[in-house]
Amino acid sequence: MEKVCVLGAGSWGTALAMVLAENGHDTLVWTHRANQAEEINHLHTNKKYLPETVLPANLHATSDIAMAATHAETIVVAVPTKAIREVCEKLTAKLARKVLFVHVSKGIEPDSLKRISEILAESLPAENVEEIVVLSGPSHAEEVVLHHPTTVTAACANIDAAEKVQDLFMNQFFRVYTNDDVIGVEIGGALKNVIALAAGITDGLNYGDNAKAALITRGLAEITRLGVKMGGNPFTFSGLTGMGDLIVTCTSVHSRNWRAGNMLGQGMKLQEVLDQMGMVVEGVRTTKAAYQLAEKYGVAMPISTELYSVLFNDVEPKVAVDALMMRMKKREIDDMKH
Ligand SMILES: NC(=O)C1=CN([C@@H]2O[C@H](COP(=O)(O)OP(=O)(O)OC[C@H]3O[C@@H](n4cnc5c(N)ncnc54)[C@H](OP(=O)(O)O)[C@@H]3O)[C@@H](O)[C@H]2O)C=CC1
Ligand SMILES: O=C(CO)COP(=O)(O)O
Repeated sequence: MEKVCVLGAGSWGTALAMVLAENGHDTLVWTHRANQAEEINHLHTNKKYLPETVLPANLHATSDIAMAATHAETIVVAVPTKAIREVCEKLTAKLARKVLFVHVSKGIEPDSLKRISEILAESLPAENVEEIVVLSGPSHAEEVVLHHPTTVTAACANIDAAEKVQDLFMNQFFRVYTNDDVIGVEIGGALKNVIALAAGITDGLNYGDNAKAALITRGLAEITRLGVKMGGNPFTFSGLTGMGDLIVTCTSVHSRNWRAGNMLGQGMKLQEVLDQMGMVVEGVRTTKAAYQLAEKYGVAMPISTELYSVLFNDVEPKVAVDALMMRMKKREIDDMKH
């Protein structure tokens, strides 16, 4: 039994805390809202994010960052990408030991173009960081809490650290693989949200399954092109954190990115959609980062580029799809290389 703290009591932080608690670990989830900690501790629920779920009695919550920082040898960072720097700042003042950090967030920071492990490495005191492991894969929180079979990957260049995280989370419902390709895993997990927004848009336009398959396939091609250029292992992108997560996010009503895209495709404006979602839609900020990365690395990313025009330049979704369909003709496989 280990002591683990999960930062963030949203859908994913709560679901993973449940996995850890059910695995017998001494699990504390930190939330920045005291009333949410009270609900979890007294009612064993988190109605805002997982309304149907009864949480394990041995899952405890706190809104005290000092308690969160000192509770455990392992800290799981489960807040949206946008919040990571702020949460690290609060944490840093209270850290008192070396900690194994696991991040489960999926995004890339616009402008800095940093991956989450890079943000953590520069935001946390080196003397308090044993390792940073990424946990990612096709894993909707709503299905994890129902014990539906789920597979994810723990990634770290230090495979011993990845295996430690594998052992913390693995059980008969939650199967964890390891991978030493942090870049590939983080790029895949972040960029699949961009393609999922696009897939929601084509569904919102009632363009059907052929269009969805085209987006998933060509989306994986552009994610792989960029990911390999950034140093990822090409095989990672055909794995759980690439193709696997792309499929589960583009084809599921559980996906906030797909749902947001679906509303955009039906004609709603972005701000209206985000106001209505009530949960993070990581793909919006990541689309901006993807657009900037395509420019920086000189990599063709047509789906991300057209989605950027829809989200930030008021281009109509139908016009963006037409632009994708009418691009210069290409040889399929050669196009995968650059
Ligand atoms: N949901 C899922 O199925 C999965 C999600 N992920 C990833 O996990 C990450 C977290 O997403 P998820 O839990 O789904 O998001 P949710 O929107 O469900 O929850 C986000 C949580 O973060 C909290 N939060 C937001 N801003 C801050 C802040 N500045 N300081 C402290 N807490 C903050 C929210 O608090 P508040 O309620 O007050 O807003 C909320 O508790 C994302 O990167 C996502 O891509 C990965 C795999 C699966
Ligand atoms: O990452 C996820 C599933 O693997 C959750 O996707 P959404 O953020 O689109 O809900």
